[in-house]
Amino acid sequence: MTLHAQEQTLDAELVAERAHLDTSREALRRMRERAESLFATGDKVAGDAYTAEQLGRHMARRVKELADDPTTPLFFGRLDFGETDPDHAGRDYHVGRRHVTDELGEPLVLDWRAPVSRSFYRASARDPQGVAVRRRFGFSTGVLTSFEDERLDRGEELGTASRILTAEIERPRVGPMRDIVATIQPEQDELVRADLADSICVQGAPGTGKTAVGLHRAAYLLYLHRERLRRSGVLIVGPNRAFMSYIAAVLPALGEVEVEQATVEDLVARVPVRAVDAPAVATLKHDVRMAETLRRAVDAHIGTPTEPIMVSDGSFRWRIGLDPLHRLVEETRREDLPYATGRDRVRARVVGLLQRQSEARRAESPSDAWLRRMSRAKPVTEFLDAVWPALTPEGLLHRLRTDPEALAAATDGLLTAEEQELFRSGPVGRTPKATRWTAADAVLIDEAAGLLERPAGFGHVVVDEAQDLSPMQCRAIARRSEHGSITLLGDLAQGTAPWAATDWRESLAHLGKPDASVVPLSIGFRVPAAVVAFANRLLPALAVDVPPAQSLRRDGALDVRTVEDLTAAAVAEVRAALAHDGSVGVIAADDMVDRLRAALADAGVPTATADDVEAAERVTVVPATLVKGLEYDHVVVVEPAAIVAAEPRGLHRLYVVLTRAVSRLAVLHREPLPAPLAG
Ligand SMILES: Nc1ncnc2c1ncn2[C@@H]1O[C@H](COP(=O)(O)OP(=O)(O)OP(=O)(O)O)[C@@H](O)[C@H]1O
Repeated sequence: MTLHAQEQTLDAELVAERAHLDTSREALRRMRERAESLFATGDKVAGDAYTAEQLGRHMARRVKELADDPTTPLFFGRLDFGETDPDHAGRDYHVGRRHVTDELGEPLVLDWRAPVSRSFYRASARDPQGVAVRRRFGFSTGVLTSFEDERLDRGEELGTASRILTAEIERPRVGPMRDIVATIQPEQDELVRADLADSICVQGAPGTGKTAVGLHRAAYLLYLHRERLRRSGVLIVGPNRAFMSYIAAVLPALGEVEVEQATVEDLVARVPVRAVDAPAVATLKHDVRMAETLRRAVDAHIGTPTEPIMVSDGSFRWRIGLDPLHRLVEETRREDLPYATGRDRVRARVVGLLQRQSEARRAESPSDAWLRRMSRAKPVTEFLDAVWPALTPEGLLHRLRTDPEALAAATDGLLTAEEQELFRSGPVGRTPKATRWTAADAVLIDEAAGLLERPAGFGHVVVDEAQDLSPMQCRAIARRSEHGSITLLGDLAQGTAPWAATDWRESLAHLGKPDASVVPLSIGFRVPAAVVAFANRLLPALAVDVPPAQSLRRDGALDVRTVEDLTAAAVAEVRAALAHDGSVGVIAADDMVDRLRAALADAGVPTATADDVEAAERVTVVPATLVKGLEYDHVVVVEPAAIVAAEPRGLHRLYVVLTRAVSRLAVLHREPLPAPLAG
C-alpha cells in the first residue's frame, strides 16, 4: 500500500470510529430517556409506598448512572478477536466506561469491568488471550482524534511506550482526581480485579496509583457483586477532608454513586471533638493496650447475683433462686456477646424462668402484655442493674478517666502507674456530657461502643493512606469490615503520625485480616524521574523497608535553589509557573501558609485552599500537613528545613511534600537543606 493509500485507510477508520461514537452516544441518550420516563411513572405503577420509594430510588440511580459527560470519551479502546478464538471469533468490542446497547440489545460499548474487557488490560504479545488487535483511542475534550493499534497476533506490543498512555500520564493536572479506566496497567489491573473475598494490602511508592487502584477496585466489585454490595455497602476511608474532596468525583464518573466516603474521624464521630491531647497522651490512647483496658472495664460491670428475685404477679408471687441466677449470668457471659446484647439476653432469660413458673401454675401461655410487664418489673430491672448494668461508651471512658481504682483494675499488668497517670491527665468534666473529648477519646469511645453493640459492617472497605492509622483506628475499621474484605493502601515511607506503621503485618493484624497479601506497586505515574531521584535521597533516613519508586516519566523539571527572601521568591516562582498549563501548589510548613497567601494576594495572585478542588484559582497554598495524597502540576516547596522541624516525623513529611509534583518541582530555601537532601 502506498503511504497515501495508508493514510486514506486510516482516515476512513477514524471516520468509522467517530460514527460509532455518535451511534453509541445516541443509544446512551435513548437508554437514559427510557430510564427517566420509567422514573417518572414509577410511583404510579408501584403498588405501595415502600415499593414506590424503592423503585424511585433505583430509577433515580439508574438515571444518574446513565449520565453522559460530553468531555469524557464513552469508549477508549477496542478489542478485535482473532478468527480462531473459541468464544469471540472474529468479533470486535469497544471498551468504555459503561455498557451501551442498541435497541436490539446488541452491545455498542462494553463496560470496562465486563469479563471480556479484561483482555484490554491484560493481553500481551506473549499472552494475546485471543486478541488480534488492541486499539487505544486518543481524545481531546470528548472528540475522537486518533487511535493506536497493537497487533498482538503479530507479536507487536507497545506497553508503556504507548503514545496515548504517555500523553495521559503527562497531561497537566487541574482540579479533582480523574479515573484511569483507559490506561489501567497490568499490575494495577490485577489488584483492581482481585476477588471480593480477598483482602489485600498495597505498598506503593508515591504516585504509583494506589488511590486509583482502590477506587477502581471499589467500582469493579460493585459491578460484579452489585446486589450484595448494595445491601452491605462499600466504604472508602481517607486521611482528611481535602483528600476526600479531591477523590470524591472518581466513583460517580464511573457510574458508582452510592459509595460512602469518610475520614477515620468521621467514622468514630460519636462525640464532638472539642479538646486536644498532649502528644504523649494521644500516643498512649492510640496504643492497642487500650482495647484490652476497655474490654476489662466493660467486663468489670458484670456482677454476681446476691439475692433471689421475687416478683408479685396479681395473686401470685414468683421466685427465682440464687443458683439459677448464677447459672444464667455465667452462661450469658460465656456466650461472649456484645455487652448490651448480653444484658437483653439476661433479661429475656429471667423472664423465661418466670414464664415457666407461671405456665406451671396457670396451665396456659402468658400473653405478650404479660411478658412485657414482667420484663419491666422493678425487681427484674433492679437485678439487671446490679449484675449487668446498662452502660454508655462515654460513661465508661469517663469512669476510667475519673476513678483511679477502676483504671488500675482495668490496666493491671498493662499500664504502668505513670502511664495510668498520663491517661488520667488533662481536664475532664464532672459528667460525660460536660467533658470536652479529644480525637483520641473519640476513637476510644468508638471502641467501647463496639464492645457494647456491634456496628453494622460494610461488604468492602478501601482504606487509603493506611500507614498513618493507629492500632486503635485500625480496630475501628476492623469493626466495620468484620464480615467483609478490605483493600489497604499506603506507603510506609509516608508515615507521619506518631504511631505510623512500620510493618504492614501489624496493621493487618489490628484490622482483623492477618492473612491478607501485601503486594508492591513500583511504577510511578505522577512524579518525574529527576524529582523521584531527589526525594529518594531521603529514603535511607526514613527507617522503613520499602522498594524505592521508579518513574515512568522522563520529562519534568527540578529546580532547587537558595534564596534571600522566601516569600518574594515564592511569589516570583508562582508567577512564572502560571505561564504553563496546570495547577500550582505552594507547600510550606503550616505556620508559613498565611504569610504566603497574603503575599500572593498582594501580588494580585488569588489562591484557593486545598479542600476546594473545584476552585477557579489555579494556585493553591497548602500546609505541609494537609498535602498527603494530593498532586499539583507545578509544586513550589518553601523552606524544607521548617517543614522538617515542625514535627517529630518531619523527614517523612518532607518526603510526602517532595513527591506531589506532576511536571515541575521548585524547592526554595534560605536555611540549609535537611542533611539527607544536601548530598
Ligand atoms: N494507569 C494509569 N494511567 C494513567 N494515570 C495513572 C495511572 N495510574 C496512576 N495514574 C495517575 O498517577 C497519579 C498518582 O496516582 P495516585 O494518586 O493513585 O497514586 P498514589 O500511589 O495513591 O500516590 P500517593 O502515595 O502520593 O498517595 C494520579 O494522577 C493518577 O491519575
